Amino acid sequence: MDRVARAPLTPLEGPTRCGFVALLGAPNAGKSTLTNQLVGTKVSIVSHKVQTTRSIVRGIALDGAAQVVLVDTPGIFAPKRRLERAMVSSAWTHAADADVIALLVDANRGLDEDIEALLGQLKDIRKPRALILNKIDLIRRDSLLALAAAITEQVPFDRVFMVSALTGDGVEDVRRWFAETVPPGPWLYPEDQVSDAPMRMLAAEITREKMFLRLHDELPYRSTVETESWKELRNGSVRIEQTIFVERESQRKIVLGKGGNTIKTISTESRKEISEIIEQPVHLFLFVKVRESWADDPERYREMGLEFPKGG
Ligand SMILES: Nc1nc2c(ncn2[C@@H]2O[C@H](COP(=O)(O)OP(=O)(O)OP(=O)(O)O)[C@@H](O)[C@H]2O)c(=O)[nH]1
Repeated sequence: MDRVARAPLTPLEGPTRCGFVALLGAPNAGKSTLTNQLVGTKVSIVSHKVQTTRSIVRGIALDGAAQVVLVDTPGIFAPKRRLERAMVSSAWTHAADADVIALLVDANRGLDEDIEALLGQLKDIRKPRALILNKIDLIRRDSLLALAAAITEQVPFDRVFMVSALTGDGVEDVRRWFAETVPPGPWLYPEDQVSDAPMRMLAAEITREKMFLRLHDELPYRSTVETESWKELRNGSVRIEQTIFVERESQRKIVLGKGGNTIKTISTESRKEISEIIEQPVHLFLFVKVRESWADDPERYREMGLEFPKGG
């Protein structure tokens, strides 16, 4: 998918490297925005709602001979529902499994209970780890340095980066360090999958974004979108089929709207944006299905790669 601006897909000369980077951070720290910058395309959703993130692989960043798989760690927060407890515990499982850990902190928000709790957990994980202070466009340099000192006093980090995920300032250094730090090894995702998987994810995220922007609080943010099929047609256009999964029949009706009006609008907006990004005409087919109370269904967690917490 060369049309999308990104690093070259072919590894450069020399041995390849490949590994997982777990991106940890409180909700709204800027994980999605940073991922988008690292990957070079809009893969993660950036939304005004917190805790929207669901997918496990957020994106795949390429840098020279390195393939860096950015693993989702859903926002660390005080879990209330079962699903949320599963998510928080999964965040730590993923962190422990990853090759590299990156803690993203909203520098403008500073050190608070969430971050303290994260630091407490991080202490015991022996992996290369980086502290990334984000949103430096909003904060003065002296307070930034004070924050860096306050955090690294509690937990030592291999590297400290100061970035603005929004403007891209400093992000290049982060990508390079990830690329150098993931272990040597073959690429996990073949070239064609690297180009295809993010596009499918991206298309699903765009539809989800349009749906939430349209329906706001009428829909629980647990609703998901999956790209079921992606076919390149001979005439240069793409036929995409997606399913929107909701939990109840009543929600299906909300998504459809009167006379199918709501889903038509969502579909039109999503199709336009996908088409703009991939620079190809798009035919988008949306289906709405009820997946009953999957938010409390352990099978569903496993499909999403989430572990069911003990005693949860
Ligand atoms: N000023 C400024 N705003 C930023 C920066 N990075 C992210 N933001 C904003 O912060 C908000 C949250 O960013 P996201 O990337 O959605 O945060 P997140 O950590 O992925 O959030 P969840 O996935 O919901 O946990 C958005 O409004 C972003 O535009 C930055 O460097 N500077």
